[in-house]
Amino acid sequence: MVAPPDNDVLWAHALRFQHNGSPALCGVSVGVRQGEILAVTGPRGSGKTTLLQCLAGLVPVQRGEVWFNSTPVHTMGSLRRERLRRDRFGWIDPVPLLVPELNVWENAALPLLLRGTGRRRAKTAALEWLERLDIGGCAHKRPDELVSAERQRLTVARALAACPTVLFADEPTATLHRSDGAQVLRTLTAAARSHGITVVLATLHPDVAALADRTVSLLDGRRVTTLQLPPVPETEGRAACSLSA
Ligand SMILES: Nc1ncnc2c1ncn2[C@@H]1O[C@H](COP(=O)(O)OP(=O)(O)OP(=O)(O)O)[C@@H](O)[C@H]1O
Repeated sequence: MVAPPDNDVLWAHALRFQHNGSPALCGVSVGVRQGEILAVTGPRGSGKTTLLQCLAGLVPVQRGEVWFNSTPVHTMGSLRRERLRRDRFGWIDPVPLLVPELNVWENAALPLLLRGTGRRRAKTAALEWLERLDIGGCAHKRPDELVSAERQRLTVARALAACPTVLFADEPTATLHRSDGAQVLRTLTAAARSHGITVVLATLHPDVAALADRTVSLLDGRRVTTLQLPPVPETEGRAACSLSA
């Protein structure tokens, strides 16, 4: 076992993962520093979601290592990974996954309630984040009364209300219009920076990745280095190319 660097809150080494025999990650190593916003980019099927799932302990690591601070995640059983996710991690899916029987503030407060936070404190935190995301007026509605942009704002509020150590956001604005998506991303990144929340953000889009402190690119389950070359006329060639690292 290799010791992770001290200043990384998350650290993965030589991760390999297959979905039903089909390779999704082929030896990926990555470190995420405390308070950093790290973008994971790459085309469809390049392994972004699988990498986030391994880092977040959502799936058991098949080969390689994942460390959260000085704790090995790759040796944890499902119950310990579940507790780690509940107490320290947040997750935002591309499509909102909400509990239809609970109202909006109860959905936003759910991670805090599951952690054992009192109902009044959890409600206060949930309402504060719903306000910041401009859906405070929907607090007593049910999720099916919201339009899709409001539902996605709710999942962002739910993730931030619990003030996780690490927030994993998998294409968090994929279902939103451009202007809506930009506003939600601004709120998310500003909140992360002001609260010292580390963010791992999977995205297909360079303009979303540009909001991050650093970008890691994947191609066919491997890390690649993207070289930005100076712009040249169309006829002379491409402005950027990727090299296997
Ligand atoms: N549940 C699954 N069963 C089988 N194969 C899967 C499963 N999930 C992902 N894969 C495959 O694993 C590879 C990596 O998928 P992954 O979803 O991690 O990539 P991605 O970069 O997040 O793609 P996208 O941008 O489309 O979400 C792809 O070839 C994909 O088809």
